[in-house]
Amino acid sequence: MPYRVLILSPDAHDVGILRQALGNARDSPFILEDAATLADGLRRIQGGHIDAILVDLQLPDSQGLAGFDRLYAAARHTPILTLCGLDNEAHAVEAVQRGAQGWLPKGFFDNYLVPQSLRNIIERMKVERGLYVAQARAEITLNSIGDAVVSVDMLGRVDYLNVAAELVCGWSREDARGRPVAEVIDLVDADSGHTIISPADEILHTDQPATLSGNAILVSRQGRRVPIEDSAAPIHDWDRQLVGAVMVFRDISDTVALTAKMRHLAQHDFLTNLPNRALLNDRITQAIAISRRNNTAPALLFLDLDKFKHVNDSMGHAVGDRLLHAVSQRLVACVRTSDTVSRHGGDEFVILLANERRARDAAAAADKILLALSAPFVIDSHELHTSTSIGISTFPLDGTDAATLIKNADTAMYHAKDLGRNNYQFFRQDMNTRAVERQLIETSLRQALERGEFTLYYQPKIDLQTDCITGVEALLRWEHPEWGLVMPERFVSIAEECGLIVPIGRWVLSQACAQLVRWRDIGILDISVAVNISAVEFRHRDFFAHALAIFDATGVDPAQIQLELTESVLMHDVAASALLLGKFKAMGLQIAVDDFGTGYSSLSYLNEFPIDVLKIDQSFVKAIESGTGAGRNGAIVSAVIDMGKNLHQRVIAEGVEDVAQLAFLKDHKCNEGQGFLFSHPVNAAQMQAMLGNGWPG
Ligand SMILES: Nc1nc2c(ncn2[C@@H]2O[C@@H]3COP(=O)(O)O[C@H]4[C@@H](O)[C@H](n5cnc6c(=O)[nH]c(N)nc65)O[C@@H]4COP(=O)(O)O[C@H]3[C@H]2O)c(=O)[nH]1
Repeated sequence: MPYRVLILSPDAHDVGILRQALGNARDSPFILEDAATLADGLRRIQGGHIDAILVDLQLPDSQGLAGFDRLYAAARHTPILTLCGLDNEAHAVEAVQRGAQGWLPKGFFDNYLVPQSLRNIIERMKVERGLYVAQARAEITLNSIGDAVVSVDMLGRVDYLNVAAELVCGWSREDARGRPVAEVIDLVDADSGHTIISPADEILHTDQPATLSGNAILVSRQGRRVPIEDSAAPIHDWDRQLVGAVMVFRDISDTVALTAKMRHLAQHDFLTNLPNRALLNDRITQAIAISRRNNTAPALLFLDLDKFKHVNDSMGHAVGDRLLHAVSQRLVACVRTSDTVSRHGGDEFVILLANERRARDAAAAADKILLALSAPFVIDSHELHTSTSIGISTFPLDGTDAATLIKNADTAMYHAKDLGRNNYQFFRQDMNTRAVERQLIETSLRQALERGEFTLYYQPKIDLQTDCITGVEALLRWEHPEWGLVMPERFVSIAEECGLIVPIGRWVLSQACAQLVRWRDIGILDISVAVNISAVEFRHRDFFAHALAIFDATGVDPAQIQLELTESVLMHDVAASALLLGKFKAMGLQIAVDDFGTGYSSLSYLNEFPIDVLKIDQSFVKAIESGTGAGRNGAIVSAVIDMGKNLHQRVIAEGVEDVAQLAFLKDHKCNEGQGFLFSHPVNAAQMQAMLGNGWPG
């Protein structure tokens, strides 16, 4: 590409000589244009591309440097040479200071040197411009990337920082330039706190790329600690000589925080933020490992909240969750920071007492926990009472590994539950026998239905005004060929856990209906049979359909059937319960709320159900003080009786055992009573005799 040169001179002679010098050579690389005035020259410059300007500063419309300045402003990136006579060389020198590339002395326009130097000047200017653009592009790129970039010279002094590096290091480029890199990039090991040699410094010795170990912290000029990740590489010149190093690094605080969060989540329970099973196992293994050296005997406390399911069912999972959270906080407050309180899922917690020396210490901790949980919890303005059953195992007596210690503490916890809850038990080998028995019951239950081992007993309910039998409650018994008569307390919960309660419950309902029909057929009319329905049965999707089929098959009058459900069963899903009860009510069935007063039901909810009967729980009836009938529980019984009256529900007192209780109930106009005072549960034949003869009164 030829170079386009503008000669700006009023002197036709000079122009001619220049044209001769630049344009005469064969294959001249120049295309020459000329103008005699500054105005002309400027127009020409605006008109199109010019590669160089030769200007005489003595123009008709502009003399001296003022003209040069205007020209320079119009063609800032075009090389300008002034043409000067011997008398105004000072102007030429001044013009160079203001941006001219040089000058050509008039009268010495050499045919060889002028084109040569003009060409050099144009080319150099092009290279400089290219360099400038490359540098600007690099600068923009480096400042727009998120990574920090720092480069150092051969002496390890900082010579460049991009914007990201300025932010991370807290140094401005001006302040950092020329300082040792170790000062600007102050690196320490996250664990030991020891200084780490900067990879940039390292490279100056090794001439090899380098990276930091994964644990580096950069301490900024202001003392902020930033975890970083880096890579660094040597910089070579065109001779492949090392001239410095560049270090690229990034703030990985977010990644580090995320990793820590993930690790925490993997080892902690989301609800309570307590360590989970995995972390507990690690801690137990650790405690065992150091126990010999420290002469300690780690102990495990396995806790299960008593009747938590009841809270969950009646108040909803949100309240249950908050109760668990509150319990976890109390547990943590009961033990030392070196101990571990973990949640095992559901309402189970396992506590590792890592530094115990004697069994006594574990017992003291268990006592403390029982006491701490005995105070009520206030959640969403509900006052909730809970307690816990605790099983304790100790190392090495009850196990030498985490799994055995946990299993045995769990077994001891079941024993504590069997002993009436709200207590603790140390593990004993014979407890395993109980666990085996539980398993045995489950296995035998599976065959009990086919083998016809179940039977129903009946307990009468007495009208307290007329002393007549109003109905009976059907109570399940298991006549085991080897164990004899097994009471429901021993097997109903196991049947619920393994789902067997559904077919067993169906059997109970069909037997009770069939019995009613048999009694009807021999003239025993006007009595109802109450049947216990467990939560699992009630929530089974086919419960209603199966009940209908049984009523149809037996020909019973549904109005003679009373379904007994506990408060918690109803409260589990109020809308669904109300719908289902409505369907039963429409068929004429009666609905009774069993164990009334022990749940946490809100009375307004209870109102939503079509309830016919409230059965006051035995515990309240038992606590009626003999003779007087005063006292807190007497007050509860009379309150329930009043409530039943207001809501037009019949009230039955369960567990009536003595005459004082009966007198109190009669005084308070309780509708019905049921209990050993009247009759223990008896088999069908005995019940029939009782019904046939009428209640003695
Ligand atoms: N101390 C004392 N106890 C009295 C007195 N009067 C009655 N009882 C006992 O109290 C329980 C009353 O039944 P529940 O509260 O429904 O409590 C029942 C019920 O929740 C459950 N159950 C019984 N049969 C069935 C059944 O067919 N299906 C289901 N799902 N559960 C059943 O097992 C529980 C216990 O049944 P049982 O052992 O038969 O115990 C019966 C009865 O024998 C008294 O004056 N003093």
